[in-house]
Amino acid sequence: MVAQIIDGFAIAAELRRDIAVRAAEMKDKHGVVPGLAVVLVGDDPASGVYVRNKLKATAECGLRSFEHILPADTSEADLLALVGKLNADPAVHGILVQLPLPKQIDADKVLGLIDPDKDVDGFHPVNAGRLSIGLPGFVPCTPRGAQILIDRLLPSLAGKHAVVIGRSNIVGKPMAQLLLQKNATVTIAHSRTADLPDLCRTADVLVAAVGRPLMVKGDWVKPGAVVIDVGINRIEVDGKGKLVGDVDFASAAEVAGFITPVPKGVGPMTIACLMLNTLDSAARRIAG
Ligand SMILES: Nc1nc2c(c(=O)[nH]1)N[C@@H](CN(C=O)c1ccc(C(=O)N[C@@H](CCC(=O)O)C(=O)O)cc1)CN2
Ligand SMILES: [Mg+2]
Repeated sequence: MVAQIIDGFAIAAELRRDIAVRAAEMKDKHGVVPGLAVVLVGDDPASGVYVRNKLKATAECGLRSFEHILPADTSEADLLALVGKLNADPAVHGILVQLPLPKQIDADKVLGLIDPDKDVDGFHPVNAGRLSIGLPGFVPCTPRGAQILIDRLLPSLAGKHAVVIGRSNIVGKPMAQLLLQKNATVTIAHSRTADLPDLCRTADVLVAAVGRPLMVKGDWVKPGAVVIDVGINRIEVDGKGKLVGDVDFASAAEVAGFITPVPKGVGPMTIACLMLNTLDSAARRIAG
């Protein structure tokens, strides 16, 4: 292997420690403890794990959490009413509704009702708009975390080509906006892009966020590139479940300069950035 592994697990732990220090200072100076409302509807096992990890991180950072675990048959009207209450609660600085939501609930409707100034997931159209025109707002946690990892290696991306594979509203599009803000020349690729391997080979920074296990092979990677793998896919290998990314780590690590693993790459940064967004939300409210 030639690539250096980007240890997202350790960097996320360092970020959470820094948030804990800043939260303690905020409490001392302003008497404010940032509050995060965590809403889970239903019993999806992976969502349950993510929510538990979010609650654990909240406590570890010295933030307050408000837990709302609702049954799978919760109506859209009841969830909207809860979001309305959380919007009005001054102790709540951030609202997180865990996705996916059960079928009977229109996720866009729910996310669209969250007060944009409490939208610590950064999914509200107002925050998407703020990001695209360079105004302060909340950036979705996964791309924010990926950008922190990239920043540590390449503080400026001027003259660099960044390729983002995937055009989701939650990862691909905001990731591209962040890379553009750092002056990269950005290409967003997707399932209908022609000659994807050729395009990827021109990338100094390659972000894979497409949800296709092991799609990006070593011969798609420019020698020395920074490879960021956002994929989290469960596959079966020799009859056993395995978690893999969108990048074929073994072959890509032979070529890349730096690469994130899965697990322990971008994933842990997602939760640390949720804490960061919640702290930022409280700081913005204090600043008025
Ligand atoms: N409201 C939201 N819903 C969802 C989000 C989100 O950001 N906001 N993202 C994902 C799930 N997610 C957080 O909610 C998340 C996914 C994965 C990880 C993570 O740390 N993964 C580990 C591996 C964990 C495992 O074994 O399954 C890793 O990559 O090391 C954190 C958060 C969808 N829903
Ligand atoms: Mg995410």
